[in-house]
Amino acid sequence: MLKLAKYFKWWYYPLIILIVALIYIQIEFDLRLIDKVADIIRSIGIADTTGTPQTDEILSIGLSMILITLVSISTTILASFLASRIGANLSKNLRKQLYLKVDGFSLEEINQFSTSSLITRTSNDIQQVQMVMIILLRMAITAPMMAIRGVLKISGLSNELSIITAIGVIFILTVISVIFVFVTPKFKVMQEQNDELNLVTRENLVGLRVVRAHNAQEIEKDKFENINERITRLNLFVNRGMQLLMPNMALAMNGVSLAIVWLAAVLINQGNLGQNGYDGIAIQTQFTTYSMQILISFMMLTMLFIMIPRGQVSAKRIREVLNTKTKIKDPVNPKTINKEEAIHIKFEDVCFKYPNAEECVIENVNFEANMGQTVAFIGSTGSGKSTIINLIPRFYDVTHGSIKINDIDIRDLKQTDLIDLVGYVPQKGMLFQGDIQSNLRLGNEHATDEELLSALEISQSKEFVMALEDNLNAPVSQGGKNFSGGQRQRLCIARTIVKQPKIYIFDDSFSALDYQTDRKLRRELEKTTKNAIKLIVAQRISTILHADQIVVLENGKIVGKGTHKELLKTNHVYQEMAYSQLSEEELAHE
Ligand SMILES: Nc1ncnc2c1ncn2[C@@H]1O[C@H](COP(=O)(O)OP(=O)(O)OP(=O)(O)O)[C@@H](O)[C@H]1O
Repeated sequence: MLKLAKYFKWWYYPLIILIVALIYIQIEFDLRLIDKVADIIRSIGIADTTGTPQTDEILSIGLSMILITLVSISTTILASFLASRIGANLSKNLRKQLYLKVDGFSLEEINQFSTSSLITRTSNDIQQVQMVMIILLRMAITAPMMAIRGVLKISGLSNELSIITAIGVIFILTVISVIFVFVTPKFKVMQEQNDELNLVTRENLVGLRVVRAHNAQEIEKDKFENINERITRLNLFVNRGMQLLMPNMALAMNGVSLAIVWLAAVLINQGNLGQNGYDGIAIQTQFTTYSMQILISFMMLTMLFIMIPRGQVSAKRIREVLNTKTKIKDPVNPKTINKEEAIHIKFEDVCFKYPNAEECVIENVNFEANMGQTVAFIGSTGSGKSTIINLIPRFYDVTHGSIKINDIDIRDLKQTDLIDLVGYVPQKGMLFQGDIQSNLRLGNEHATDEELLSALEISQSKEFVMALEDNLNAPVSQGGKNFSGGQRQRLCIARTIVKQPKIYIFDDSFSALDYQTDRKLRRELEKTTKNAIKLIVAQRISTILHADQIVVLENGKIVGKGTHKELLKTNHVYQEMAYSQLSEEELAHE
């Protein structure tokens, strides 16, 4: 927990000092209240022994007690308010830091933690830290102060009664230590199970249609029930353990009260407590209340030892993310590419191994492309097509070899400069909640409406967008779920065209389009991308027939390179794919 202090803002510290002062005032006033009760008993004693009514004295004590209570309540409220403010601000700050950190993660770091765990860490773990922080600010200051002041107050009053209080403290410490030993290790498991629950729920919700289509509700239900059952059992265990605290606490407090009253009565009878009977009762009243305060403060202290590990588990999980070094970094002395220069990209002997994988999934990949050219990648599933193009925007860094743009290694460019050059259209059309124009302007916020309409035209989306009631302002729901797969793909292509990148990357982005739209779209695209390079991953040969260069992949290796005509003559892997997809007539025609 303390290691999170580096995320504290400067103004927490004066507020913490203020909280300490307020708590000190509160404790002093609370103790004074106890003394006032004793004073009232003594006044009654004077009235009884002298026969002089002490009404005025008792009323004035009562009035001062009301004032003391008001001060105590105000300081308690103010201290709680300040502690909550610090706790809430710390959690806001941590959430922001986590968001920014995760935003800069490469796919490697995201996979290392998993999306569901990152969500739990940003929500539930931060909530735990906030809760523990508030408890810390209140209890960690109150408990020792109250215990010390309580012990100082009772010391010297009566040794016999002090022994009873000490027995009560030892009893509470023992009970809490037992709970501590059994319950605390479960907190880490609880957070891990929260991750798992998040994962199962997310997977089920995201894949709802697939689950229904396969009648797999029972399988998903079993998975959910399994984790739900485990979480419930663990929660029951932890809560039952914690619940043991209250009855034992009541036992200790009532037992100590009873023992003090009994022993005080014996001592008063023997004339060994106070100067007279009333003074003895006053001391007994003070003693009982001080003892309760001491017991409560020890309970608070030991409770802290249970709560802190809970916060520590969450704090550690948060720090793990915050301390993760992003593997993909900006260079110390970045180079720049002149945007006016003709673009050129070159893969030199590129090999790539996924993190934790044994072998490279792509090996010795060499190719280059010049401005205006289209390079297509084709191969069976899992042959490494997407992996190759994912290396260009540096979703991952190459394991060996290099990727150069205009003879500059992309690792020598600032990531923002590199991303400015690249327009990436993913396989799965991904839109964001908002409206069409906000989605299209994602990569170029200053694009004019004319530019948006032109991009819609090229991507063959204009017709269906114009048919919508609000055209460019038509709403887009989360993930673009209110559009068909093909419409989403076309809008994603339009978004990339609006960006006007120098390198277009299409990762199987034409797969949901019908042949005719696919053909029209590529023809229009060709006209407007003369200054750019297009890299296209495709499953359909018809999509890449006219590429300047087709790279044929098999098991991560290049097994053929050339134009459609060249490959059709010389490359048997390509021939097999071509003949399985197109008729002899279509092939002859092309
Ligand atoms: N994140 C990952 N971690 C580990 N291995 C991966 C990861 N992503 C892909 N792979 C592996 O890398 C290989 C190449 O995958 P890739 O997605 O590049 O193939 P692809 O040719 O694009 O396939 P498809 O046409 O099916 O999309 C596959 O064997 C796959 O199992």
